[in-house]
Amino acid sequence: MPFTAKQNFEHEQETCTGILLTNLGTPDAPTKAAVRTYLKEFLWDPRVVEQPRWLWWLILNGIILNTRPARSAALYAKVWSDEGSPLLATGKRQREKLESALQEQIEQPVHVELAMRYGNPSIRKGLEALREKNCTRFIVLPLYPQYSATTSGSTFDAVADVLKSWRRVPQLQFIGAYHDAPAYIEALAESVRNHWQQHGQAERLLLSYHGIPESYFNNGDPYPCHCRKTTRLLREALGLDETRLQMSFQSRFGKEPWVQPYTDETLETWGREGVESVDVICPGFPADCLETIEEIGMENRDIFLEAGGKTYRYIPALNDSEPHIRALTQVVLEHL
Ligand SMILES: C=CC1=C(C)c2cc3[nH]c(cc4nc(cc5[nH]c(cc1n2)c(C)c5CCC(=O)O)C(CCC(=O)O)=C4C)c(C)c3C=C
Ligand SMILES: [Fe+2]
Ligand SMILES: [Fe+2]
Repeated sequence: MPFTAKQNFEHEQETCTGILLTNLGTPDAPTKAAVRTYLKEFLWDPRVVEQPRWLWWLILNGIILNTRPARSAALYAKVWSDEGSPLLATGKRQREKLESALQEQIEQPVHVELAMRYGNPSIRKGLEALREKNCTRFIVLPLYPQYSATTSGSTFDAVADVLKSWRRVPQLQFIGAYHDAPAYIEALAESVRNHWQQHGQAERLLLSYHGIPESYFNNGDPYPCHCRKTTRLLREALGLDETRLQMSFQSRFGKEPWVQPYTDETLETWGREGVESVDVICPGFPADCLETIEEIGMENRDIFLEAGGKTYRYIPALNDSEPHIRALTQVVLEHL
């Protein structure tokens, strides 16, 4: 146990602030078995798929987990590097840099742990590591700038699930969104400007966000509104109009309608309409991963070029860049 405070003693060990930096998660390996284990946990989360449990159990175990793992494993193999999954490798660097940057700003000791909502390293391990370091004040920072029940909300569930068995519940701050944080918008704008400087500016800039089912939005999930606000703020920062900078939603899953416009259809239409060059950025993904490297960097590139487009450039995620770490530091400091 971390605390050995005996009765009649008011004195406690020196305490510290613990930051739990979280992301979605990723399989342990780009293999069918590992992807199956990962998808089984992910897709059984009632925040992610809201269908009646019995019906979804049958579809998930009868169809999806028998077909999708092989297909997804092949895609993961395309993006896997010597360091493993890009999402996890970048997460480790983000953790280290954020801890150093925060330690420069705060006098009290501060620890940052990285955790994944699904798979490893788990949220339980991350919270326990902070407790072992005598942290009594916790800040949970899910790397989802735009709030959705499917992501930030689900991360909250996982944190609460662990803490409900603790005798001493820490002082807790949960950062549900930072879609309009000035430092985040500025980091995005700086990344776009640097990209233009190096490669030139395309006719259009597309901001592609991960989608959610349309029914979730109709039932009150603010996610698309957060995406729209990030888009407006970035448009203002870059001084572009509503034709030159547009937004869309990617990665739809299943048969029901998701929030629109869809990224693949938008790029296909642009290619057919004679737009020759596009830059694509994914502001909702703070680390490059399968959905950006493969889906946006490869699949959607082919869609645009096959529809008649000539130049397609993907602007990398903010990852562990200096402006991004500065932005995350700022977001945390505002919650201290
Ligand atoms: C089933 C429905 C899904 C919802 C709703 C959903 C929302 C959502 N996801 C992200 C971020 C990421 N998703 C990633 C992968 C991924 N997403 C889904 C499904 C839903 N996502 C699946 C099945 C997968 C796995 C890959 C596949 O089989 O296609 C990832 C990448 C992980 C990696 O390892 O690289 C991220 C990140 C957000 C932000 C979001 C809602 C706002
Ligand atoms: Fe997803
Ligand atoms: Fe995808």
